[in-house]
Amino acid sequence: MIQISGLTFDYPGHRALNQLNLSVERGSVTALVGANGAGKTTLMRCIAGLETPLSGSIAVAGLDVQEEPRAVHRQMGYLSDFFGLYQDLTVAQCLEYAAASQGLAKEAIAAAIHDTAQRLSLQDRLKQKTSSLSRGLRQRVAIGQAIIHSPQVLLLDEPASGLDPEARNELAILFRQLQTSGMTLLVSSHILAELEAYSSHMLVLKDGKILEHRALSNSPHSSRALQLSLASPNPRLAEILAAHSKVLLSKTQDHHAEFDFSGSSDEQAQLLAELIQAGLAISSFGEQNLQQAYLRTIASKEAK
Ligand SMILES: Nc1ncnc2c1ncn2[C@@H]1O[C@H](COP(=O)(O)OP(=O)(O)OP(=O)(O)O)[C@@H](O)[C@H]1O
Repeated sequence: MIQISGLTFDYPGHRALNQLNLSVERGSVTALVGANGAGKTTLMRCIAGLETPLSGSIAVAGLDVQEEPRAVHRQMGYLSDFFGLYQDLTVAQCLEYAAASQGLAKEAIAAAIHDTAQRLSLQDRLKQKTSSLSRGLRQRVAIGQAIIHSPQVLLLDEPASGLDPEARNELAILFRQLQTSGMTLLVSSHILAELEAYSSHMLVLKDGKILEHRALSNSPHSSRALQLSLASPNPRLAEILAAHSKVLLSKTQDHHAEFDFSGSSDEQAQLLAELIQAGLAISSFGEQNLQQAYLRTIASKEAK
């Protein structure tokens, strides 16, 4: 859905993106992660056609972002990390304005406002001015503005920053619904536990380069990143695991191991049974969370 080739972007005196190549699958939800200054916002702004790269190309739904920005914008919603809402407009007026500026036909606008308000549970707020809304509700209005034209691709830069856990959870549910409806999402955040709730892929940026781009276990095609801890150390842990054909070890100590497992859930259960049978005193066994996977990537890989 998004194809990026050889993308390089410079701010005066600073290379923010360096020769990025990337392909984002249709219908995926990609968690865009990386330290402050890694280039996440710049990448989103380039995909949204808001910045002109030094070199390289970006295509969204088969359309070149530089050559056909307006056509791309019809397929895309973008929520910037610092968004503003018109304080004196009601929620309905904000959505109407967004619909009109996205070029929706006059007769389609009322239905678009109705559908979007329903999707975001804003039906009861339509007549309320945005200045009187809580931060969580304002965030939802901003997302509503970004999806009013039913885009195929949605870019969200730090959508959950400043939200309380309940509002974050509501956003996670919304993003899953948008994905189910066929939308492709690219979401940046520093809160990995939140991204984990709905992401199918993880894209790690470091110093303007891609450190890793891979499917997470939510994705049907992926291998799982598993970890295992022992109640008492066993020097044969690595050897026993490595003997299994679907295990790819990434880190082992006498009492702990992290590895990718390419088998099914049944095969994972079988692996656990075999390890117990081999005499390992297993105290925990399961999937690594996104934070652990991210930290592992940062620790183990040099930028490509
Ligand atoms: N307008 C600008 N002029 C010069 N340098 C900039 C400008 N905007 C960003 N940068 C630099 O480009 C790099 C990438 O910035 P970017 O905002 O894309 O990172 P980020 O990953 O989104 O960071 P954060 O997590 O803090 O939002 C940083 O080193 C930043 O200081």
